[in-house]
Amino acid sequence: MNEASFSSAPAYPVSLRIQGKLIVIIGGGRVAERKLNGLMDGGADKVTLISPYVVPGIAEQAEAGRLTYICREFVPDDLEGAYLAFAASSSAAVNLAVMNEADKRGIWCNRADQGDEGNFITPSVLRREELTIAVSAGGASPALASLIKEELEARFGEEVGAALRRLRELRQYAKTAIPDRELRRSVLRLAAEEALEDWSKAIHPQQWLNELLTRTEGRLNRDE
Ligand SMILES: C[C@@]1(CC(=O)O)C2=NC(=C\c3[nH]c(c(CCC(=O)O)c3CC(=O)O)Cc3[nH]c(c(CC(=O)O)c3CCC(=O)O)/C=C3\N/C(=C\2)[C@@H](CCC(=O)O)[C@]3(C)CC(=O)O)/[C@H]1CCC(=O)O
Ligand SMILES: NC(=O)c1ccc[n+]([C@@H]2O[C@H](COP(=O)([O-])OP(=O)(O)OC[C@H]3O[C@@H](n4cnc5c(N)ncnc54)[C@H](O)[C@@H]3O)[C@@H](O)[C@H]2O)c1
Repeated sequence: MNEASFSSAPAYPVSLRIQGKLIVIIGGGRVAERKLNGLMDGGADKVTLISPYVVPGIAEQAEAGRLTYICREFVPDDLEGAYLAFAASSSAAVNLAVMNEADKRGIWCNRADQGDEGNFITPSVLRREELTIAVSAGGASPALASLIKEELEARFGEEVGAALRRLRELRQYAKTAIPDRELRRSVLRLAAEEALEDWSKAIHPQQWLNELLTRTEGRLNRDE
């Protein structure tokens, strides 16, 4: 066997905006529930799920009005108007039919039983407000992707969210306060370095910016 070869084709990661878009999930088991929760975390607010049976977690969300649940088997017209499709049933034949129908209609489809056959795969995701870390092992080991995500959970705790909000504020402020692009780049880079070292560093933006400017100019002078 050739050790250097990959068994799956290379893939390109993106962060999709899915608010207001129709997402159709076929299947209602544990896997469909995990995809549904990931979609909700990603802003989905228009999900339709088709399956003759659903696990209690999905039933509860349907009862709460968070998705449209249709209790029956998949039919091709279920994909009408869909932005994304998820083939997550326990039947390979049904998942293949969903995939083929999606292809015909130009809809991106995830295939839970045979990831390589789908248009996209879903990584393991860690969220801290605006920070999103997505871990993909290309389908070689979903369990490893999940374990790596768990390791990152400890490294990037809840405090990252607030620090990132302050970094955003600082950056907004720096855009007008520091017209020089190179200096601004150095200051923002230093701010990110400091935040990464100590999240509580991200204090009041104006005061922090002044401190950063002093340090950056010192640094630039030393570099000359
Ligand atoms: C990350 C995560 C996100 C999510 O589901 O949203 C995800 N799988 C997760 C868990 C998980 N899945 C499986 C196990 C059992 C252990 C094991 O097999 O390792 C566990 C672990 C567990 O259950 O704890 C079994 C499994 N998974 C796939 C197949 C079929 C196949 O191999 O093609 C089979 C065999 C089914 C069978 O045996 O019949 C396929 C895929 N699973 C993917 C994603 C995509 C690749 C991800 C990537 O590498 O980028 C891909 C290709 C397609 C897709 O689903 O998009 C989520 C962790 C969430 C988290 O913890 O954060
Ligand atoms: N991608 C992943 O992360 C991952 C992980 C584990 C398993 N899997 C694969 O995903 C499949 C689903 O796993 P699960 O644990 O959710 O299975 P499950 O048996 O709990 O659920 C299967 C669901 O498919 C539905 N279904 C069956 N026929 C259907 C049809 N004709 N139309 C619509 N829905 C139909 C059932 O009602 C049920 O809700 C497994 O067969 C396995 O191959 C994928």
